[in-house]
Amino acid sequence: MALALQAYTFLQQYTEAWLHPAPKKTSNPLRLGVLSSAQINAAAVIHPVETHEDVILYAIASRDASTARLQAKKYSFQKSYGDYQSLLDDPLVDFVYISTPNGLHYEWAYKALQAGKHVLLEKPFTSNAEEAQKLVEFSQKSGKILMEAFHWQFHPAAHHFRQTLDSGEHGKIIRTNARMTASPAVPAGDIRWQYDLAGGSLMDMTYAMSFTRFALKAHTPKEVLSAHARTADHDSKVDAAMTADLLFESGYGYDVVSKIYTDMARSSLLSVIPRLWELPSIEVETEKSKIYFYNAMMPHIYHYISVTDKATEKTEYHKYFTGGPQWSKTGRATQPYWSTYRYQLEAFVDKLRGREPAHWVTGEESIDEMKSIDSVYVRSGLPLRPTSALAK
Ligand SMILES: NC(=O)C1=CN([C@@H]2O[C@H](COP(=O)(O)OP(=O)(O)OC[C@H]3O[C@@H](n4cnc5c(N)ncnc54)[C@H](OP(=O)(O)O)[C@@H]3O)[C@@H](O)[C@H]2O)C=CC1
Ligand SMILES: O=C1OC[C@@H](O)[C@H](O)[C@H]1O
Repeated sequence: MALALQAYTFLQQYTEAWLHPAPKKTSNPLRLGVLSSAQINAAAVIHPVETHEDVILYAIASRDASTARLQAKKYSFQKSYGDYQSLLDDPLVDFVYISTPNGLHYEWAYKALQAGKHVLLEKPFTSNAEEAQKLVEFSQKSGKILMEAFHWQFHPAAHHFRQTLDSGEHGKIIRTNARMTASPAVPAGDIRWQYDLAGGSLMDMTYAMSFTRFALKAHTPKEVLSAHARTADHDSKVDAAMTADLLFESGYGYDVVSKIYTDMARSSLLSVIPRLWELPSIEVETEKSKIYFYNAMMPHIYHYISVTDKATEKTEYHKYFTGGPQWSKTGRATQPYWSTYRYQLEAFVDKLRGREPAHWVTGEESIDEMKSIDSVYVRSGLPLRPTSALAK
């Protein structure tokens, strides 16, 4: 389903960009360089840039020059490069978006920072916490901006979800339950199935961990109470699925037990019906309520935040597409057709331009996320994803 959502978001972005014509660009817009011809590029940055007045699609690089040329033609990039380093060596590139397989995030983010570029780096940030720590340290030394592209956190619905939990109206949080599954399964041969490229369900579906840590304002688990991997048939180091129970010290000052479930090959219902309704979501049970954020990953396509009163069993449903507690502080006009990725780009550009962004994923956040993932792998008995030679 996650793959279907991705296809849908591409379509949604394409349609919205068409319905909402591109604004006139500023006199000196930021020049974006894209590393790789990944399928996510169009939704994650290309269409968002089309509706942002202060960024242009400047260059795209692929390991294959003809692929890069075709992509440049298709999306109207000014330049194409047949290898990643040549794009990084172009002095006109202001910032890069990196969408290589996970296992290459460290290498190319490091090289981009070294070349003096700001970096928007796909999730999961790196292959493991050791790489995350080193990359953040290097970005600080370089003086360049580096951020993990945890797009969902930039959407107004995420901010309302946080506000609901922060309000105190629902009492203390008792437990959380977050999940992300793919049914039909992620296709065989996909980068997500490859250990050497830092694949695995927990890595790819790191959203489940992110939803949980965001809801709890938590750093890393105090303890991984249990973790069970269902390993891939072709490689026992790859988790097709992961189930874990984690004990977190929440940012609210008390401990909470959280369940996480990720699955790249979720069984069909009655072995026939793909579970298309299982969108990435989190439920938070508090003393008084059950709060459910359905499709927290891509709320721009469809979502709701339901609040069920445990005493009366009455449920209220909420949906949010614009503004919200964080964007309203910027005084910025937000648009109902903006995707999570478009919101993310808005914040990233604000940061590059020296303005206070509505939201930010800090380096410490990304390190904590990778530490949390590592701790689940360790408890499950699976090895950590391999560290890049450049990080050793
Ligand atoms: N934020 C989001 O919503 C999403 C984020 N992602 C993240 O984006 C990244 C890319 O995912 P996805 O778009 O599915 O990836 P794809 O498999 O579509 O693309 C990955 C690209 O990486 C490049 N690449 C470089 N080295 C290799 C290699 N050894 N093997 C394969 N590809 C290589 C290729 O580009 P080329 O040949 O042109 O060099 C390839 O097109 C991942 O980190 C993933 O977690 C993915 C989907 C959604
Ligand atoms: O980040 C992602 O979001 C969408 C999913 O389809 C995908 O597996 C994942 O990489």
